[in-house]
This record gives sequence, C-alpha cells and structure tokens, in this order.
Amino acid sequence: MAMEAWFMDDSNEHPRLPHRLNPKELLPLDKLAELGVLYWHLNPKNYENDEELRHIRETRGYNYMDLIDIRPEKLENYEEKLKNFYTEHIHGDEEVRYCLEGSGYFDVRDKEDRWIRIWIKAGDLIILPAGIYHRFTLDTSNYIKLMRLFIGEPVWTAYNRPQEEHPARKDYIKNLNEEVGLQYPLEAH
Ligand SMILES: CSCCC(=O)C(=O)O
Ligand SMILES: [Fe+2]
Repeated sequence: MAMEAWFMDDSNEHPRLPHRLNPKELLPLDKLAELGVLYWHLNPKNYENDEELRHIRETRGYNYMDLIDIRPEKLENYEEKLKNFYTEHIHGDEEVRYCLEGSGYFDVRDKEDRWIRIWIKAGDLIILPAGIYHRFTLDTSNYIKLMRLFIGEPVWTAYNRPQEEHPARKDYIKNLNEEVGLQYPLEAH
C-alpha cells in the first residue's frame, strides 16, 4: 500500500486522530515531490541487509544512522519530546526518517500554507527538505520505531516558526519558486 497523504481539517480534535478533510480524496504523491518531499517504500524487515537502502544511503551520503523508539518506556523525556515534535519547525538540514514499525503523521505545509498530513507506516522512508515547515505526531497506534539518517554528524536542532530569515528557509523558498525542476542539473551551453 502506497503512503497516503491528505489535506488536514482544522478541527480541534486530538492531533493523533486522522483529521481527514475529505475521506475519499487523497493527495497525489507527486504533489509532495513539488514541495521537495521524497519517499521510498522498502522492506522494513530487511533493514539490516537491504541493498536498496544501502544504495539510497550511499548516493545521498547518509553515513550516520540511528534508531529511535517512540514509546514512554523507551524514549527519555517522552512527553516533552512529543510536544516539541508537534511544534511547527524547520531544520537547517534534511529530515530523513525510515519507519520500521508502527506508524505516525508527518505534517508539512504546502505552498499555500495548508497542512498536508502524511501517514508513515512500516517500510516508508521519507525525506523532508531543509527549510520546510513541518511537525510530527504519533497516530492512535501510539507507537513508532524510526531509523534516522543524516549526512555527517547529526544536528537535530529545530527552529520554531516563524523562521523567514533563516538561510535554510530562504533557500527552500527560492527553490520552490524556481519552476524549472530543482532536482535536475541544468545543461551547460
Ligand atoms: C522523531 S521524528 C519526527 C520529529 C521531527 O520533526 C524532528 O525530529 O525534528
Ligand atoms: Fe523536524
């Protein structure tokens, strides 16, 4: 099953509920690509031995890896961390997360500043670009195990919104506004 994403409603229900605006209408995943959000579906049972994962890590330079188990017994300062994860923020670098078990929601802002909710389940690997406003919450399963990947020494610093003057934010906005695909190198003439 491909990863699902949808526009969020703005009800005051608990954040761990789905907040679907329109139950039948999912957001096409190429809309996420337009925002610079990338994803792969891999076999989560095979993460220690996965050629595809190895290839992604090698081509993108993710030499750092750790695992994070988000449940009260396993994560220090659980409540505080979850509160921070759900506070809208950016990072100076990509946020790369690979779901090995459980599930949860990454919410990202689109170009019109609407929340898009992305439902991450076992096997989903997602890359949020530096400078994108986002947040994270568990869903009603109340559990997720994630692999975190990073280029070099990891920096997890979150800069809470507003961050319009942050260099990563400015870069991100600049890339969004360049209609010619930022993913592809331009041909030299
Ligand atoms: C623990 S993964 C999701 C939370 C987040 O956005 C972050 O760690 O910066
Ligand atoms: Fe983050």
